[in-house]
Amino acid sequence: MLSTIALLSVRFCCMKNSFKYYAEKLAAFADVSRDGYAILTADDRLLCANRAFMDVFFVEESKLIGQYFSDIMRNAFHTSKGPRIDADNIDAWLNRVQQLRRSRDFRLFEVDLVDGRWFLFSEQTMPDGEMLLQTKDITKQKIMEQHLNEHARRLTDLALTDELTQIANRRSFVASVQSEITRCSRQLCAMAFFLLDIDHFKTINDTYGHQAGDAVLRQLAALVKRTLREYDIFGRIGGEEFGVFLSQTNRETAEEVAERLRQLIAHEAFFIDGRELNITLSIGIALARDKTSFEQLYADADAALYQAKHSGRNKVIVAEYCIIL
Ligand SMILES: Nc1nc2c(ncn2[C@@H]2O[C@H](COP(=O)(O)OP(=O)(O)OP(=O)(O)O)[C@@H](O)[C@H]2O)c(=O)[nH]1
Repeated sequence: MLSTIALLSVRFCCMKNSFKYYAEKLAAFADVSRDGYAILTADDRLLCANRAFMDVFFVEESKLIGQYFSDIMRNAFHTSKGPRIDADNIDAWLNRVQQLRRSRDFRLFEVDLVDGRWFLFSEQTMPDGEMLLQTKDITKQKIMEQHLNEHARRLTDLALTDELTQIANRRSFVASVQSEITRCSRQLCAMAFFLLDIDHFKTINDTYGHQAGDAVLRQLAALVKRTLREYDIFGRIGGEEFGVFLSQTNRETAEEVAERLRQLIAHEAFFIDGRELNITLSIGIALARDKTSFEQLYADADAALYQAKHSGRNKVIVAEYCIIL
């Protein structure tokens, strides 16, 4: 028991006596550390900083120590060195930032530099107002994160795009139309839905081969896409069938647009192996003014398309019940 007490008191003595030693060790490590450390006084002047911290601001120690935080940031803004400050007016930017700083005891945020590097900053404010700033280079992680985001975006695009025609596939077309139907139904605005189907497409495949059929599908999709307005929804529903959804479109305009599409394709030159093909479209139109669904519009447009096919093809037909709209 006695010996344990003696041992503890010896260790305590050692720690007390070597406090200076440890402080010096810490200072030496901080000096060579790749992480940045700095202390700001309660009135926001830089008290001390290690090399890694100064490297973030591209400023020599003699020029940085004693400066106010706001002047350090102004210097970064005017010299375009150090942290990237995306602002036209540095004072307005500083106002915004100052509201965040010291708003909590501890804050963590990411900062990108003009030279492309990224840093994770932390701010620890002490009760007396002094602040410890730490920085860690996270450029590698950020680059990896950007790659992953890009990869995820490409995967999403792939999942939503029809590989052959590069327009919306059935899944993304239906999803876009459904959300637009919801919006239109709420605002009681007129909507039009077209089903476009290439006439005698099987004959094209049988006569010229599947690849020729693919080329026709690609050319036709590109043409229709170019003709529609940017906010119209266009997609490949499957095979040689395409869908178009127009919001805020009454019957007269819907017929005009569909007729324009029909004529465009009928007059377009489709060349396969140097031979010009005549391609035509049959179009069924469904219209709605209040609550409806994709399934309802599709069924109505399909019925109209059936009529267009059975009354000679290369035609635009409006679904019967829609005539009064
Ligand atoms: N080349 C190609 N052909 C496809 C694709 N998807 C479906 N088809 C073909 O499209 C043809 C559709 O034929 P049908 O449904 O009989 O219609 P159609 O010959 O166009 O006749 P109508 O629609 O009555 O005018 C079939 O031969 C399918 O094999 C595709 O991605 N590429």
